[in-house]
Amino acid sequence: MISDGTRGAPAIEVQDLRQSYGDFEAVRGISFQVQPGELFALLGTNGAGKTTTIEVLEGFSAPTGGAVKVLGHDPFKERARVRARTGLMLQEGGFFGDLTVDETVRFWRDVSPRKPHSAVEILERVELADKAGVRVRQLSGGQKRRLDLALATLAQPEVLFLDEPTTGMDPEARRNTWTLIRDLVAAGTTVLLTTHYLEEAEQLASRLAIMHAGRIELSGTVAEVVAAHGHSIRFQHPAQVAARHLPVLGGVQPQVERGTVEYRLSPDPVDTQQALARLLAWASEHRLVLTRLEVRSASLEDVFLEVAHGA
Ligand SMILES: Nc1ncnc2c1ncn2[C@@H]1O[C@H](COP(=O)(O)OP(=O)(O)OP(=O)(O)O)[C@@H](O)[C@H]1O
Repeated sequence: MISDGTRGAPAIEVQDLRQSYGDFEAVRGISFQVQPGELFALLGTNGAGKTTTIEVLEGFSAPTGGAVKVLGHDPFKERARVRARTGLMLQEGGFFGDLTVDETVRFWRDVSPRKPHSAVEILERVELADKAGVRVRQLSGGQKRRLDLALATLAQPEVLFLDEPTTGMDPEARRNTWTLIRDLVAAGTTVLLTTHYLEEAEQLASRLAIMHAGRIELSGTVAEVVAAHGHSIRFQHPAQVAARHLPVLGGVQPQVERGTVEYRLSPDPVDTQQALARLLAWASEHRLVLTRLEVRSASLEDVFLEVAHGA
């Protein structure tokens, strides 16, 4: 059940959301909640429906099905009320290219309901103070993203929507932006972030969801999502052993690809330990040295690729 906006309610609630463009259903019944002060990351393949979801939450369109609430309100029907308390950074920032960076910040600051920082402070926070006199159209892609972030956070929103905020940024600018986002979360801002950088989600998100073709395939903390995926044992395929003579470990068949043998095991560490013991015993029996032997937990990238390939 979606809450009624009373105290203690989630900052963002999405309940069985569906969104269509004509006959095409881009979002096919997704549900999640984001608690106040939490950073939730929506990950997914291209065209999965992340931007569509964010646009509904920002009140740009009414959902075709289901319900959403932001700070306890319907963002479409009560748009003015919700907009005053939210900040958004869209994939395509809507700048006037002829204005300078400083003029742009002053313009947005003038129309903003809250003005906690001066234009100079705002530009310093995103390291654009030295670009104050430059026309917006002359900024690089990464600099435009930083300006966009400055404008989205200018009025100290309670909820911030960040749609691929660090796309086009160099590694240093990305890390600085992460610090800025972390500071906002530490100060109590609720953030919904979409990103294609898995490391960004690992660094920033307390919980995440992975979308594919309009559905949420997996969600939870990074540790939960990764733990559900299991462990793998890998080593270089010993030349003297035919693939069909490799052992089966705890019922798991080996997969041999590009000279590497891999066993994909359950998340249970006891299974992994037993499989490893059995493998080492087999190697001693056959007087084999297993080179580049590794046992590892799945990474977020492994999980993502499995979702993307529909495994
Ligand atoms: N205005 C529109 N009209 C028709 N189809 C649309 C429209 N906007 C998006 N779509 C389609 O809806 C699907 C979801 O798009 P969306 O932009 O939400 O995905 P996304 O997860 O943000 O993708 P990406 O990671 O590539 O930015 C895509 O198949 C897209 O082509």
